[in-house]
Amino acid sequence: MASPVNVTVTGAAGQIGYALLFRIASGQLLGPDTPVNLKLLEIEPALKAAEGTALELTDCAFPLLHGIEITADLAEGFNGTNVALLVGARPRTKGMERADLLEANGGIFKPQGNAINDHAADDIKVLVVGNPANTNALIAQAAAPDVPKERFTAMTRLDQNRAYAQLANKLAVPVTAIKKLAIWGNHSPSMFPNLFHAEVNGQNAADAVDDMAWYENEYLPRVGKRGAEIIDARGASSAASAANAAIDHVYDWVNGTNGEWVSMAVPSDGSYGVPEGIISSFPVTTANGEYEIVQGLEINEFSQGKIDATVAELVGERDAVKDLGLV
Ligand SMILES: NC(=O)C1=CN([C@@H]2O[C@H](COP(=O)(O)OP(=O)(O)OC[C@H]3O[C@@H](n4cnc5c(N)ncnc54)[C@H](O)[C@@H]3O)[C@@H](O)[C@H]2O)C=CC1
Ligand SMILES: O=C([O-])CC(=O)C(=O)O
Repeated sequence: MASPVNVTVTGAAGQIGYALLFRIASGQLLGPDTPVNLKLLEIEPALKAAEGTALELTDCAFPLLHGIEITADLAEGFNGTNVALLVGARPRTKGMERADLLEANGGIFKPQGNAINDHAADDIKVLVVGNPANTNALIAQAAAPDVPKERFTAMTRLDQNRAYAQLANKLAVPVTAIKKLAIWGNHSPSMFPNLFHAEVNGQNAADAVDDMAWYENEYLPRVGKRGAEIIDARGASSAASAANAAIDHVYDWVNGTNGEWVSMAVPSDGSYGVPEGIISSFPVTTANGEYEIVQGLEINEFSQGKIDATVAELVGERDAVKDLGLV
């Protein structure tokens, strides 16, 4: 059996953490042959709750779980880390301006980026889940100059999974009938789920839907605002589905997609006119632990407008954190 992989989860005592840790320990993050050491990174006041979760993890007697560490110390939390799931973040509270939110998250993701830079393993892969995820990833990346930039990614897989489910429901097909349905841009209501390259049982998805009014006025807002719909219904934000998407993201990054497309927010290389360096969602394929942005797609006028809008939002966030000296 392979040697254990060190997986750090920040915000481990939160609700996504609770939905995520057991699945990682059972082998769903990296595969059934890869043992894991879990490193739970929390703030001091939440350490006791994280310890409680660790007791339960122990009680599952997972064969792949080789060790659990719990800490509030960044150097310890990222020491030798191969995969970091940055989940803990500062939520927006009432009366908080966007700049305040970005600054508060800068206070979390900058020191975490520094610690990843100084202590993580050479093959570190980072997934940022905590919102605003794309820009938090940019902050952490900027604070880790020795780590290759492409190792910092943010999560739009939940958006992709939502997009698959809503399209499958509309067309009364199983989700497995759908392929190449990717999210472009920011993890925010401005995101763009692109039906023009997607396929349903081999047919173009936009043609299969054949209803631009539904696409624009129902589908896009439904997928884009699904997070708010869940908060309204549950009284709490998506947790199990977010954890599920984090598992999907990392599993596919590590194990390869065999040519299938998945959505990842990754540093732009300038593809499709998305400014270089912005952490934006694209369709990607993965192989040998690396991803590649799908190239050569024709972007129609409708899609270009949507992509331009969500990318403009990301550029605005990047400029705001630049003004704060965070990137
Ligand atoms: N990208 C995506 O698709 C999604 C992102 N999210 C985001 O994920 C984040 C976490 O969500 P929940 O687990 O529901 O929140 P939660 O509030 O239940 O848990 C957050 C945890 O992070 C911890 N934390 C705060 N600052 C920390 C720090 N500096 N270091 C380590 N831990 C820290 C808190 O103590 C808390 O235990 C939120 O920002 C949420 O908006 C949620 C759903 C989907
Ligand atoms: O808004 C939130 O905190 C939750 C979120 O990102 C989502 O469910 O997509």
